[in-house]
Amino acid sequence: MYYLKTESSFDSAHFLKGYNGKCRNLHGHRWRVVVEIAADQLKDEGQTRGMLVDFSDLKNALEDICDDFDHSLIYEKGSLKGATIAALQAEEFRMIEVGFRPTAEHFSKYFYELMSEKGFPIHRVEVYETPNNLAAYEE
Ligand SMILES: Nc1nc2c(c(=O)[nH]1)N=C([C@H](O)[C@H](O)COP(=O)(O)OP(=O)(O)OP(=O)(O)O)CN2
Ligand SMILES: [Zn+2]
Repeated sequence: MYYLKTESSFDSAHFLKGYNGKCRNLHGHRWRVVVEIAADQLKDEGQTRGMLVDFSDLKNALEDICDDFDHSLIYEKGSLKGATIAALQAEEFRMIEVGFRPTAEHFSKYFYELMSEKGFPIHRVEVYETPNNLAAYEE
């Protein structure tokens, strides 16, 4: 089996609705996303001959996803009052609503699915919320 890894990161704010601790407050992280792909065959022709996937293609695809989140406020659907959302939008803050509680675990599965949809043979995705804390998703 061959394995390739790449990583990217984004800086965003979030909070955990219903969390009994400091993470219930709005705060930020540099989210680090590490993607690993796997396959037992390499490309056998063209400019990617001898490669599993061109590193550039893998890196660019992950960066596109991370760039979408960069410098945004990520919030779970239903976790903010409509008036709060409206006020933040009126300030033209970048807001991204997600359909899951924005934990490292949920993000690892979310990125796994997005990268798989882009056609990469994803093996594992790790999401670091801090340098010491990561969640991973594999199938
Ligand atoms: N299993 C998970 N636990 C927690 C998650 C998560 O995504 N998955 N997320 C949080 C919060 O987002 C929080 O920001 C994490 O903060 P904390 O654990 O306190 O990490 P720090 O390294 O910043 O801790 P310090 O004590 O401030 O050094 C909570 N748990
Ligand atoms: Zn957090």
